[in-house]
Amino acid sequence: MTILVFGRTGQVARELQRQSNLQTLGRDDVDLTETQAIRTAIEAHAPHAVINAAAYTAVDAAETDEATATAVNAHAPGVMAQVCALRGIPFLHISTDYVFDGTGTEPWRESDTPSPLGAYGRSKLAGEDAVRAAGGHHVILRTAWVFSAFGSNFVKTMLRLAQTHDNLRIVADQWGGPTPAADIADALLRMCSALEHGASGGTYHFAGQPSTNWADFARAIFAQTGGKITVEDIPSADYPTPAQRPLNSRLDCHAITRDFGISPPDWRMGLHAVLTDLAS
Ligand SMILES: NC(=O)C1=CN([C@@H]2O[C@H](COP(=O)(O)OP(=O)(O)OC[C@H]3O[C@@H](n4cnc5c(N)ncnc54)[C@H](OP(=O)(O)O)[C@@H]3O)[C@@H](O)[C@H]2O)C=CC1
Ligand SMILES: Cc1cn([C@H]2C[C@H](O)[C@@H](COP(=O)(O)OP(=O)(O)O[C@H]3O[C@@H](C)C(=O)[C@@H](O)[C@H]3O)O2)c(=O)[nH]c1=O
Ligand SMILES: [Mg+2]
Repeated sequence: MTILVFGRTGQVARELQRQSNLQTLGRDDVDLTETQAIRTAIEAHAPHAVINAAAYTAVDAAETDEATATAVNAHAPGVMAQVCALRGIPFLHISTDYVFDGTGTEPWRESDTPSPLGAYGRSKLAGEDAVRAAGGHHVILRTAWVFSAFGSNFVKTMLRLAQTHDNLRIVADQWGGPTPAADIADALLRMCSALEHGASGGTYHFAGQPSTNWADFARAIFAQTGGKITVEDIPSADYPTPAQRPLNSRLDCHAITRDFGISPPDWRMGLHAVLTDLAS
């Protein structure tokens, strides 16, 4: 089975390549702001399935560049989904906890109504809508707080800041599930195979457990790396950013276990693996 992946250098794309032999398309092959190039690439590769692991993920930058975020996160996956629907092949796409507004304390279910707080979340929600509207055989996997040894993410930011700081002030009122990119790649490959074998697909949540906040996540990172850095809990109001983040990003992951037998990962084990990777 030939799987074509949009994205080559990103966190999830790198883990997909580590776990499976697939065809990848980097920015040099296809710039996702050019929709005709997307069509041409899928036609040329004639894959059995397509996974979109590329996205505009700069949450703050998206506030002042929503047009590009929307082109990459909404228009591009919409075209991918249309071409896949026409060819009768499965399309797997990744979305985010940031489609929710973060109210309450209950984990969000797939059936809950999204209401993004910022441009990145709006662009990702528009992407979900475009994928569903294409009417093909698809999976939309909503995940959160992705980390890995590759690309940029909170874990690598913390390790970098620890080299120049003794104390970090980190928000402690945003709650969610850090998710190893390796587990997302594994889930996508298993869902891809299930779709090939007739599973019906749809929208699913998949995030690391147990839920935590960014300050505790930072402490867990430094507990494993050693050193004398301290982490101070602060409210989001004390860490102003262009984009507002949801306070409650917890995702209810029961449906993916029920329908695909895929359990949400324990992020503490994934963190250990990533820190080991980075230290080697
Ligand atoms: N990171 C996170 O915390 C979370 C991510 N997600 C979702 O998971 C998916 C994977 O995220 P992640 O692996 O972290 O992403 P990364 O930010 O690590 O990688 C994004 C990839 O998209 C590529 N890309 C961006 N713009 C373009 C473009 N115009 N044309 C071609 N390629 C482009 C980048 O290429 P280049 O390297 O050349 O820039 C890069 O390879 C995305 O859909 C994201 O929205 C969901 C929840 C949390
Ligand atoms: C560096 C730093 C960050 N923070 C806060 C800011 C933010 O609320 C939180 C995490 O910072 P980040 O920049 O990693 O967060 P962010 O880029 O918003 O991460 C998001 O990325 C997109 C792509 C997603 O889809 C989301 O699931 C989520 O992972 O930590 C501090 O409080 N202190 C600090 O020193
Ligand atoms: Mg970021």
